[in-house]
Amino acid sequence: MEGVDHLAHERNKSEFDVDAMKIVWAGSPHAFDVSDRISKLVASDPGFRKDNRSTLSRKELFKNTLRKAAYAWKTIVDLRLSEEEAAKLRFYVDEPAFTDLHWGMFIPAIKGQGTEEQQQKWLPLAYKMQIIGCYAQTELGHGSNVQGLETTATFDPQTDEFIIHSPTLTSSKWWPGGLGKVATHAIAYARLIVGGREHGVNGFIVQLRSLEDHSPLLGITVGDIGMKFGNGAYNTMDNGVLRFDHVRIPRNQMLMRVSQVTCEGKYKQSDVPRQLVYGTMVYVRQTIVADASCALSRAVCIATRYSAVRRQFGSQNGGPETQVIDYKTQQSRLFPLLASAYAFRFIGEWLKWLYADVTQRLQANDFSTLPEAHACTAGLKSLTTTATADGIEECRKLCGGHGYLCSSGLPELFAVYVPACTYEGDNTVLLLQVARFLMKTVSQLGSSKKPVGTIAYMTRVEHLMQCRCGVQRGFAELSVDLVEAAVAHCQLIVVSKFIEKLQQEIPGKGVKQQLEVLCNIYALFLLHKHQGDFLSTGCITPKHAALANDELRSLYSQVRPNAIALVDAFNYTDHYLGSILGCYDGNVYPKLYEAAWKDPLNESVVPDGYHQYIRPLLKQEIRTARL
Ligand SMILES: CCCCCCCCCCCC(=O)SCCNC(=O)CCNC(=O)[C@H](O)C(C)(C)COP(=O)(O)OP(=O)(O)OC[C@H]1O[C@@H](n2cnc3c(N)ncnc32)[C@H](O)[C@@H]1OP(=O)(O)O
Ligand SMILES: Cc1cc2nc3c(=O)[nH]c(=O)nc-3n(C[C@H](O)[C@H](O)[C@H](O)COP(=O)(O)OP(=O)(O)OC[C@H]3O[C@@H](n4cnc5c(N)ncnc54)[C@H](O)[C@@H]3O)c2cc1C
Repeated sequence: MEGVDHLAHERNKSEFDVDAMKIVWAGSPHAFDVSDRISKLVASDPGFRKDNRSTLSRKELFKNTLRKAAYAWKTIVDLRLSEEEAAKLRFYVDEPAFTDLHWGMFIPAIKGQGTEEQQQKWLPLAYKMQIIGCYAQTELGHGSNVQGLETTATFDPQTDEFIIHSPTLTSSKWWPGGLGKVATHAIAYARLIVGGREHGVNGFIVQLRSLEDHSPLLGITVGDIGMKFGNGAYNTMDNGVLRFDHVRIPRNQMLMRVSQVTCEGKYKQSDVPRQLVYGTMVYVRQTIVADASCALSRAVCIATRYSAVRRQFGSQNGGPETQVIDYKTQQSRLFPLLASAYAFRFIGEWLKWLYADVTQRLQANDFSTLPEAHACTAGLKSLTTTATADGIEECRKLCGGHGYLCSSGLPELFAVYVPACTYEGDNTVLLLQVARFLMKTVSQLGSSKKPVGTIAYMTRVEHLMQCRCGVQRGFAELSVDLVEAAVAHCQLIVVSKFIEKLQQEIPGKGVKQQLEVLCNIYALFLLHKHQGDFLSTGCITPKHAALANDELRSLYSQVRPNAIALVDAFNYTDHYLGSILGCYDGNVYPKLYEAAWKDPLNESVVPDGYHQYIRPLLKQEIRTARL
């Protein structure tokens, strides 16, 4: 029945202050207030409706996304929302769109790689959305290997311009979000050529379309690259293809914080590491880690609520069947994901701090923590997105057949989320970067340069010193093992930062205790999953392994009465969850049944095509039956 809370009995079991946990999850009372207020604003506005996406054609879907993006912008302006509130509104609108790249990459690239003067010119236009930008780095032939990009930017001292050109088919820009049909400008990454000499890949601001009639400018060929994985899903985004045919831009449109070209055609490299050109990717990788906790917590919220609603087998003397959340197998699949959602939340908080710290240091030309920041953002982006993509799929399976319905919210969540394992850096390529960082650390063991921060523990692995020889030779050969070591390194960071979080003051009855249980589940689940490595290296004995497994089972029992409250703490509206299985009141079956009849296929009792194809078939069968 509507209005009845079918999960009230579960909520009454909670052993901690859920409202206090909501503050912990949000990060602060202020952050909770903004999230709560904006999520409800979006949920209550029919202009942000999203339950019909899977029934729209690509063109209808895209036009609807443009409408929503414009409506969101109007809401932001009319309500005078702050930058924080506006970002939250775009988050709760929950629709991949060109605005993700405008706000998430185009603006950060100008802030990170533009000079003061360039920032003063371009940022006001971008903040007012008087230009719409995209981040055009990847090409048809190269994505991971940035130094392999082929687009050229040749300086012409006669006219004080750069000539941007796509010399080959594979140099076509390919994938940039927002590029296909909307962006008016791009940060295009190209090989800088001055006086016949190459100076590596740099970023250039290039106008693509007229601000009058949106037509592509002279020398620009641009379009969408076509449908992507899953219906609806990421097809609200116009990932594009772009070719330059000797497009001329003023010299001052090369982003010049890292390298400069003077009007005399002199190339200068600032005394900053050339990798600062990659700074935008580092920034987005740290946001992607926080985003992983959001995506995983959505899936876990759906699967946990539905696991408490769903009953299957186990009826005693005609009594109710067993809630599937009470099965140990369901708990052993679901609760580690619940623990991971919280673990990724806290590692995302820490990474945001690390990124802010390294950015502050860069302003003082202190590059000492840049390598660690690169390794942490790359590794944790890889770890959390892989675990989240796998976790969303596991949550779909935890919901049985109904998890496969679009109305469960899980298929679309999976389809939208999985490219996170690829974009902003293929996850294996990024782990190889971490492995390179770890091997460089090993090669420095014994020297005066002591490992600090997230690699401080490596001083205790003296035996690694013997394997310093031939590091380069071994790297390629041992890359599979090194990638596994990189994952283990990142898992250690996640566990240690979860433990550090628990050493902070955490208000609210029972809140810290619940987080301790989740932290232990996260750590012991990893121990269980990788116990072969722990046993073979002598880190634990078989008795330790058995004790850990026993403790894990006990921890699952401790979480069980609190599971619904722990996912309520995410404070997601039914609108944002977009899931009948995960609805707050647990009134699943009537909603599932009602939703089925809304499918366009049920607009007519007899389907289109019956008379043309089926009736003749049936008639023919009747004739055959008579033979
Ligand atoms: C809200 C959520 C949703 C947000 C919504 C998101 C929507 C989707 C957005 C997707 C947007 C994109 O995909 S944008 C495109 C993303 N593309 C990528 O991420 C490309 C990935 N590839 C790369 O980053 C690069 O090619 C590398 C790092 C793999 C290799 O670069 P390289 O220049 O060849 O460097 P390499 O020789 O390996 O290393 C040389 C030295 O540089 C260091 N180094 C390498 N990179 C860095 C770095 N970034 N910062 C510092 N240092 C670095 C190395 O550690 C090494 O140090 P030492 O050992 O010498 O000391
Ligand atoms: C939805 C989506 C949105 C995107 N948005 C943008 C955008 O806005 N702007 C932009 O510029 N780009 C964007 N991209 C492109 C994205 O950044 C690249 O696809 C990504 O960096 C991976 O590069 P790649 O496609 O070249 O993969 P590849 O490197 O070709 O990967 C293919 C395989 O090769 C392996 N591999 C590659 N190199 C090595 C190596 N050295 N050692 C071992 N294995 C290796 C990889 O692990 C992978 O298994 C987007 C991509 C997607 C899917």
